[in-house]
Amino acid sequence: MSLVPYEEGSLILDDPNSKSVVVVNPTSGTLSFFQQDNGSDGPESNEDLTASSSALDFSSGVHHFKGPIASYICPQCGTEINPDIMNRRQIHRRASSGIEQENIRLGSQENTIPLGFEFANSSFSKRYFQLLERNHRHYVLQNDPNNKERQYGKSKYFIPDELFIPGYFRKFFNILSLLGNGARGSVYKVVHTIGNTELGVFALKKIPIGNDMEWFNKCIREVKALSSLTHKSANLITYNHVWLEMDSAVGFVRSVDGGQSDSKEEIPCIFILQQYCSGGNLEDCILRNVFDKFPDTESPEERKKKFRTRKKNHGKSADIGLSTEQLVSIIRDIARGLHELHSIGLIHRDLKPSNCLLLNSFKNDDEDNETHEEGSNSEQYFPSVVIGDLGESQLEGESRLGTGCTGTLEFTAPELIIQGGTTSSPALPSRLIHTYNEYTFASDMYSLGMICYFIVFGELPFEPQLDIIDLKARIKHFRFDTESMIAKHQAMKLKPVDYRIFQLMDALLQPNNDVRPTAKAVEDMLDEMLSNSKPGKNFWKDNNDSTLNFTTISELNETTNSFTDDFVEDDNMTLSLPAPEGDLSAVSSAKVNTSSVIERSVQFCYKVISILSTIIVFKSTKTGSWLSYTSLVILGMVFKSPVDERSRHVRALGLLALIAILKKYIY
Ligand SMILES: Nc1ncnc2c1ncn2[C@@H]1O[C@H](COP(=O)(O)OP(=O)(O)OP(=O)(O)O)[C@@H](O)[C@H]1O
Repeated sequence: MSLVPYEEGSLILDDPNSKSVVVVNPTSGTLSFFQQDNGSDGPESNEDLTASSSALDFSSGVHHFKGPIASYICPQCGTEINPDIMNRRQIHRRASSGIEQENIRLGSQENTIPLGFEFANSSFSKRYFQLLERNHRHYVLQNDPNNKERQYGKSKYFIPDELFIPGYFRKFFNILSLLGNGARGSVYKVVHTIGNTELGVFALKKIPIGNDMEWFNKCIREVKALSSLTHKSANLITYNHVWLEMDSAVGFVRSVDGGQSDSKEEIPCIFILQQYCSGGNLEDCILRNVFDKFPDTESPEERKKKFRTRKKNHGKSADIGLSTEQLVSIIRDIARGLHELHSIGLIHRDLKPSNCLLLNSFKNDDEDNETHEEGSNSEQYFPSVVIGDLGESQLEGESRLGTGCTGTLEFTAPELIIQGGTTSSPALPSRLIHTYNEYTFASDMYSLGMICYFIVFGELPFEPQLDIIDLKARIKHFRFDTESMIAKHQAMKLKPVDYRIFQLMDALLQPNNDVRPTAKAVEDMLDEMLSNSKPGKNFWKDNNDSTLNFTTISELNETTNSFTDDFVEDDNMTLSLPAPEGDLSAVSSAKVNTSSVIERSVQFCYKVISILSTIIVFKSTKTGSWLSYTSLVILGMVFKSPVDERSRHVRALGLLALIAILKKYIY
């Protein structure tokens, strides 16, 4: 028997012997008694319960709440329940609604306590899961007569029997929906239940392991990383617990004899229970909600909402993109999560928008936004973002080859790209090895820079259809040019943003990892930007001329591609872009204006040249010739094509005009 607090002033009494749980809620003065199926409510368990909790009377199957609960110390997790809190709650309850005694019928639905998200997010839930993990493993292994895993056991799978918690998933969880599929497994939205009590909604990642020891070790990395987070971080996913169980596989699994398993067969799976993020992932949110990229996948409800908004705006659709406040909020949250990870020596290695999860759903400002706090401007609101999926993470200093993992190419820093060049190993001259750099904290910062790019533009700077070799080359040669990026932002007619966002991207996407800022530096800088904001005012435009106060990391790091311990430990360090002389953004604003005027003039000239070339083709050839048709088609393309492709079409038209002239005068 043990007592586990699950929310302020409330307790769970868990008795693994009788497979029963009593939930005590002093606030409402209610008790709920639950027993697992197959169990019998024997006298022993009742004795046990009464002996352990003198304040409770369990006579004749009807459970009464007798009086205020005194202080308890849980024998298993050692938590002391503050009696003052409970007594205060009792007094408050009695004062407000009179002294009531509620009769609780066993298992009756209306008497269950709705814990929901409070439980899922409470600090007590961690201890609760630790306790349950120990207890359920113990009693289920001993008592489950249908323990299939014992039968397969060692003969078929390398994982020892005692590591399995058979039946746990089916007994304690109900699947609500599939949240997504990753490279390693599937993630489900589940509700955790004990009897009729719903303890909360969680995300459950199921990764089929099969008989692959290497794969198992790889998957367990995520668990190791998550469990090394000793305190709750606001911007890192909260992990509840992990267990192994036989379940149906998704995908290909090999058994010991080398044969292929039938995918319907139950195989060892690892289950990782995590905090549920109701807002989904950042990638989907940016593409769907912000940039409206997949209108085909919209629900009829979403379509109706958009139609209503457009009607409200008199047919005009609002500017797309995120506001400065929203961008700053996202980048700061991710930087804060990264700072936490880096401070315990972990490199994420696979930071990308689909691994950043939103605690609440984001509703664009042109939609009704019920999630906004009262009085908050929707342009300034973005839900909190947490970093998830630590499956690729590694300790600083660990070899990337030792982990057997690879990140996602588009978000990978250029110094990590292995292009296939080889050199001979000094130890084994006959053997050729690849030259490569290790992952560092700075490589995570590059990924953050690429996330910034994605949330600002709703796309990446690489064409989506590139093959791997070309993509690697593009990543290697990618250079962020602040001014042309601001021009691109203007050309895309996105919501105006503070230019310091572009300076930050420039710093993060530096090819030289020594000059990239640390997560802490980014967090501090954005905190400062936010603290200078004036509520209800678009302060970014007012402050357009202010600059970021950066110092460079190269002053602190002697060696390229290695971030020293000092770098992580020095919390007070401020890192920055190369210090601008004078008022940089004033200068850059002027430059940007000039360059956008030049850009517009060039585009205008292209169009004029195209029209002239088409006229020349028509004058030089017979009407209806292939040249005249082709020139008309290309002229259409000049006017329709994106800015960066226009010059190609203009050149093609020029060539056609030249051919037409040559045809006329030479032949
Ligand atoms: N804790 C969570 N809460 C809500 N949704 C989640 C949670 N964890 C994952 N998801 C959803 O499930 C999807 C799959 O997650 P998973 O981490 O397995 O793969 P991924 O990051 O998308 O891809 P990859 O495995 O290639 O990195 C995510 O994209 C996200 O939409």
